[in-house]
Amino acid sequence: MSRILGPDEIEQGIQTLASAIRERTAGAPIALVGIRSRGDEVAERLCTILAEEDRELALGILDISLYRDDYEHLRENPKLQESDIPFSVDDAHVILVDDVLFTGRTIRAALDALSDYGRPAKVELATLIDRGHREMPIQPDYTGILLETSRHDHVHVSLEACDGEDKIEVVERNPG
Ligand SMILES: O=P(O)(O)OC[C@H]1O[C@H](OP(=O)(O)OP(=O)(O)O)[C@H](O)[C@@H]1O
Ligand SMILES: O=c1cc[nH]c(=O)[nH]1
Repeated sequence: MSRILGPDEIEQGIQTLASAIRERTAGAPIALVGIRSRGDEVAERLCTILAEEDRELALGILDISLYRDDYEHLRENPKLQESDIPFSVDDAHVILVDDVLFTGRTIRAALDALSDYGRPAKVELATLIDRGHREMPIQPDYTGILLETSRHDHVHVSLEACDGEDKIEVVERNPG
């Protein structure tokens, strides 16, 4: 069994994130840092929307593979890509951006990876989807879509730029 959300819901989710970021940051300089993979695409789409107003906006990409706490995953997915942070992180207001927030382990790793680049003044978290079931004391500051899921489900996100379509599929799985 699976539930599907389409392009309209994804666009609405990204617009919700952009509005909340616009409202809460009130035109102050911000740096969006998208987490590979697909967090970078969400960050890029947010950047396009937020760039419509006259503000200082930076965009970066973080690969957290080397900072994960599950080394098996790295063996199964050996694709290591570079991070690209083309601005000074020192004293910046960084908003980490990801497509899905689940256990929070990716964000824990992202905070570690980011600290290699400097000492930001503030780090916030924006996620397109919060599907719950945290295993770390990590919560988003900005959420696009709140998805009710069971712990065993898998949320599969496709985005136009990398997958050719905007789609969210919640694949329901039985425990065990
Ligand atoms: O909160 P968590 O439990 O860490 O889960 C969320 C992360 O899981 C997915 O990445 P995944 O590890 O599947 O790799 P991918 O981004 O390359 O698909 C997703 O893109 C998030 O980054
Ligand atoms: O359901 C999940 C869990 C982790 N990461 C995803 O992208 N989906």
